[in-house]
Amino acid sequence: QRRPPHPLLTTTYYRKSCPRFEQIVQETTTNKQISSPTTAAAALRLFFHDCFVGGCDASVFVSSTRFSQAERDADINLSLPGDGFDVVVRAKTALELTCPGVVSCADILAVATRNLVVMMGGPFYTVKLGRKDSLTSRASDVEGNLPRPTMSMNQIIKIFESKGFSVQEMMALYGAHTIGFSHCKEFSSILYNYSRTMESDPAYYPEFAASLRKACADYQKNPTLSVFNDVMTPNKFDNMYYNNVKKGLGLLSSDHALSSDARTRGYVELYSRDQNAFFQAFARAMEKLSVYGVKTGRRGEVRRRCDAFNN
Ligand code: HEM
Ligand SMILES: [Ca+2]
Ligand SMILES: [Ca+2]
Repeated sequence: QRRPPHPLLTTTYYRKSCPRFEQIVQETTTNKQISSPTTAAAALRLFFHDCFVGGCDASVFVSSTRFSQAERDADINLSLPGDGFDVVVRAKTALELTCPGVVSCADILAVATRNLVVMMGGPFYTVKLGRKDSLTSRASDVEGNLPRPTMSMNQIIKIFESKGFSVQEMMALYGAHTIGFSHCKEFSSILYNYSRTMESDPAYYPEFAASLRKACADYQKNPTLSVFNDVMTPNKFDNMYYNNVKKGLGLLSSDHALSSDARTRGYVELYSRDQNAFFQAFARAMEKLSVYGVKTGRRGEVRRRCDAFNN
């Protein structure tokens, strides 16, 4: 069932103030994705990490100063790749030349993410506009708002539910792991010492575990080592993630948990069988994520630079 759209955002927000908004973002995202194919996954994760901490307000873009540590420097955000930030900054630069001081970084990230999902073969969804950029960004606000792979299913579900996202919506969003990478350290602990003594233990397909151990053998010396989230179709936005989870080809401990938990198992079944059902659910959940906690009016500002407050 459809939720009411966000009452204060509109699809025509920049029609008069910046008529070339959509076109400029489209050109920037296309060029960036062609020259750096990892951009789409980078932006999608960046968007999730922005929205779940205080709403979709570009709080994650702000750089730390001598006086305060910003969200971007919270440990969980240190692995956010530069390409996600870069695509937004490029669009912002172009937009500041065309319509200075008009378009928020939060709106650019929301539209860029949608465009990049579509470029990878994923579903289109509507992105409403008129978000303001945050007036704060504190590293200390991050903890507890973002899921970690080492969390239990209960903890992860709690985070989503505390923000009004159902298990169904969470399961749709998880499908984002159909693209992109994970660093070896995110799953190494379950890779090297896994014993199948508890039901909650990871259930890697044995040959997959062996190939991951090989790919990650040097990860302590070389922390940049990373592997595809989706071994089968790493560069295509599709429903393969759920098929992988079913077969023990999931990467993270939080991926494996989905097929053993009674609350989530049915969605793994459904979305692995029916890509349309996944695409519809993902599009709706992303529409909802895109308006989560947005700020309008005086509760935010349109930043001149995405990485710094105006004052
Ligand atoms: C629900 C629990 C989730 C957990 C525990 C989790 C955890 C992770 C971890 C550990 C990584 C690897 C990061 C790295 O090593 O650089 C990752 C990557 C990624 N995550 Fe998640 N994630 C979750 C949900 C989501 C959601 C809801 C989205 C988006 C809607 C998302 C999008 C992504 C993307 C696109 C990547 C690849 C990033 C890249 O290639 O640069 N994740 N996730
Ligand atoms: Ca935020
Ligand atoms: Ca895929």
